[in-house]
Amino acid sequence: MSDIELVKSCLRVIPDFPIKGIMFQDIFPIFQNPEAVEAMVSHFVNHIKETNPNGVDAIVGLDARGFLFGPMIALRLGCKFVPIRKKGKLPGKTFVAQYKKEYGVDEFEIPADALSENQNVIIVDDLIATGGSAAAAGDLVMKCNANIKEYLFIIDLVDLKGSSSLNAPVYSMITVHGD
Ligand SMILES: O=P(O)(O)OC[C@H]1O[C@H](OP(=O)(O)OP(=O)(O)O)[C@H](O)[C@@H]1O
Ligand SMILES: Nc1ncnc2[nH]cnc12
Repeated sequence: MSDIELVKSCLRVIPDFPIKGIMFQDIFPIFQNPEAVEAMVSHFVNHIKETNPNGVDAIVGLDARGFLFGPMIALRLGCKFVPIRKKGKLPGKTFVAQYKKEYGVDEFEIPADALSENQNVIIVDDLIATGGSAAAAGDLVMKCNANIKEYLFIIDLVDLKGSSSLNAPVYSMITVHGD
């Protein structure tokens, strides 16, 4: 079985969660299977190494599911991990961005001093739906004057066309049709 097939076999779909009409793609079962975690992390690490032969400076992960594997990727690459958190959770000076997602409105924050000017950054999250969360994360990275090299997701809900709203290349391990 390929890395992608192994990861895909772990996904669970729950209808009508967290609200009616949403087909919720649950990535947590991946973490019950260490081989699948290894396959996913090495797949992303190999991809980043191939597309960024000069290395990257930071993996930026989105609260909360981007925190599950973003630090693993950063550790393997020997670069820093920077969190983007839901508003009100980060101490110190932050930059703030508001956004709409598939089921609501939210605000993200990044520590204002976590990235330096012109650092090369990869933004990671479990899933892209409308792209609202990822676009807000991109705005925050740009407020830090860093460069977005790529967005990485485990799952792309392609019919929602979120990737087309982003201002850098997008790579997803798994594409899912429908919402
Ligand atoms: O492309 P979008 O329409 O913006 O949706 C995708 C976002 O929605 C989910 O996070 P959620 O805000 O539900 O938070 P969680 O990770 O804390 O569960 C998911 O982990 C992405 O971050
Ligand atoms: N369908 C979905 N499944 C899991 N997380 C999501 N975030 C936004 N839409 C989602």
